[in-house]
Amino acid sequence: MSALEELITKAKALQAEGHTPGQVSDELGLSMETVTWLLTQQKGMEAPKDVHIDWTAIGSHGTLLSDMAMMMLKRFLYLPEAESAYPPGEIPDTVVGIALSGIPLATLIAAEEGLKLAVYLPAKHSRSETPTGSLSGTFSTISGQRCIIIDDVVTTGTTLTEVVQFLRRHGATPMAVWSLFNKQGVREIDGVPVHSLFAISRLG
Ligand SMILES: O=P(O)(O)OC[C@H]1O[C@H](OP(=O)(O)OP(=O)(O)O)[C@H](O)[C@@H]1O
Repeated sequence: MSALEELITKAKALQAEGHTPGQVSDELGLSMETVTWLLTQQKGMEAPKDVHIDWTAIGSHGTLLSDMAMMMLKRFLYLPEAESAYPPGEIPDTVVGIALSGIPLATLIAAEEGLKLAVYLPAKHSRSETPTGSLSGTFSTISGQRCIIIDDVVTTGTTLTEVVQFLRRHGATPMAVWSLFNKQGVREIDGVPVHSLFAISRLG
């Protein structure tokens, strides 16, 4: 089965389980346009220009995941001075992992650097009638903290914008965003620099 066929099967299985196209879109990290195409494949409807990133091979193995987290850390530590996200001596206090996939990466980085760990639950994960983002009470608080935000993928940047605004509203200073993949090529979110291991660009 090709990767595309697997994706179609996954999308249809999620729909059969009762997920809405929006939930399928979130689950697979694809646009609504792409999900509609996967689910219907209407004749004459051109395949959308979207990219699906499957990093299961790394995410499903503790050692590989740890290696990847260390690459994120080094990517940041090796930044040229001019690009550095914070002035010399201003060390972050807290690593904020975005649920779900950002959490293990953030945990590994916080452990390596001896920093605190906070976990942010995006609004789209909220089950309340008026979905809002929140911080897990099990992990660190963020007020007064200098924070590094960790996620796996930047797709539209919506989640990161939400986290940056949440941190500021709650008295924290977002210093930088680190992500594995950047599908938007964004360099900053609301004035916060974004550093990614892989930037994905469409040529044409
Ligand atoms: O830039 P955006 O358009 O906001 O999309 C990116 C977000 O979507 C995914 O989260 P999701 O909750 O779908 O999956 P996860 O539970 O695997 O983290 C991903 O992990 C990012 O947090």
